Amino acid sequence: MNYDKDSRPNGVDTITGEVLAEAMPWIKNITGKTIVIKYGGSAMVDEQLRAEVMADIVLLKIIGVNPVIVHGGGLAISEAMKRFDMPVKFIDGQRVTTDAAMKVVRSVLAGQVNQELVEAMNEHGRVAVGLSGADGATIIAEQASEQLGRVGRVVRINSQLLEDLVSANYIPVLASVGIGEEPGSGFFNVNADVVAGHVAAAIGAHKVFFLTDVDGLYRDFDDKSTLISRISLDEVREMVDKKQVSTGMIPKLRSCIRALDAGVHRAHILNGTTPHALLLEMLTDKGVGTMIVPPDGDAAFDSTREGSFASKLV
Ligand SMILES: Nc1ncnc2c1ncn2[C@@H]1O[C@H](COP(=O)(O)OP(=O)(O)O)[C@@H](O)[C@H]1O
Ligand SMILES: CC(=O)N[C@@H](CCC(=O)OP(=O)(O)O)C(=O)O
Repeated sequence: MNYDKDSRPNGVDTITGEVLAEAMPWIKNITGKTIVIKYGGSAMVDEQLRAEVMADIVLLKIIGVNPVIVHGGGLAISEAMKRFDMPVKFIDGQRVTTDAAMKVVRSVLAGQVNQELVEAMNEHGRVAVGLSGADGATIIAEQASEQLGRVGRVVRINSQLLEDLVSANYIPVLASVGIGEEPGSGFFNVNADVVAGHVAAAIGAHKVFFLTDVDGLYRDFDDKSTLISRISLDEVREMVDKKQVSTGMIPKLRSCIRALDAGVHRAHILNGTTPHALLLEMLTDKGVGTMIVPPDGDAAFDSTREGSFASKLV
């Protein structure tokens, strides 16, 4: 065929080809590894976008990555509580959760959001299995404070069920509902960022990704030119200690610190409302979000965000 390089068929451009080619060393690096993806309620803006994120996760599974999903659904919980005329109140980013509100949290997170994510993934094959922290006693929690009611702090993650599902080639989808250690101690509402950090640490994940509604971590949230592409763990600790971040970014960064301290190689914060952000963050040299790097991060990754590292992997 007489093929003109500058007018490719079907409008597919050279850039698409370059991006696909650039993905090769990253795919090579991540295949066979387990990663944790935390999908926040604020990123679940509409059904179409959510379906695209789930499709991207299935794509990762197809290329040999083992994703474990931890999800929130804070906005959906607030909407449901309002429908039941329940007061919606947060203290330091944690929802005040009465016994009655806990029933709503369970039905929204484990019943509604969880099953919608599972359904969206299973359109592409029977890969996803939904569970809450009560299943297999995966998330053991205890009351965080009297004031917050049924809000739980993580005592321990029993990771066996998650690991068994990964071994059997499923994608576990975990709702952030915890269960008390003692029989009959009931359910706890646990912040999903906190669960993701604990799960990544417990299963020895290679990387952890937080999909939220901002492009990443800003040095100064009011100045959108200060988006950070790459940052050291020590700097992140300093930002948290000096209270340079607020609201939902605090539990996210604390969870990144917990995961990296436990040996996870990288933590990433990215915009789950940007189409295919997860693929771009994972499989391109520059990425699109914020990557947090531990001090003794392995050298094979160290040219990321400064150019291609293909040559280091072949
Ligand atoms: N320095 C910062 N950089 C980025 N986001 C920040 C920063 N400080 C505070 N935030 C807030 O953190 C929010 C993300 O957390 P949250 O609303 O809990 O999302 P999710 O539902 O994804 O967990 C952002 O929408 C933003 O308002
Ligand atoms: C204790 C606490 O606040 N729990 C959260 C759990 C859901 C969550 O974390 O959802 P996002 O990831 O969307 O924020 C809540 O009730 O909203």
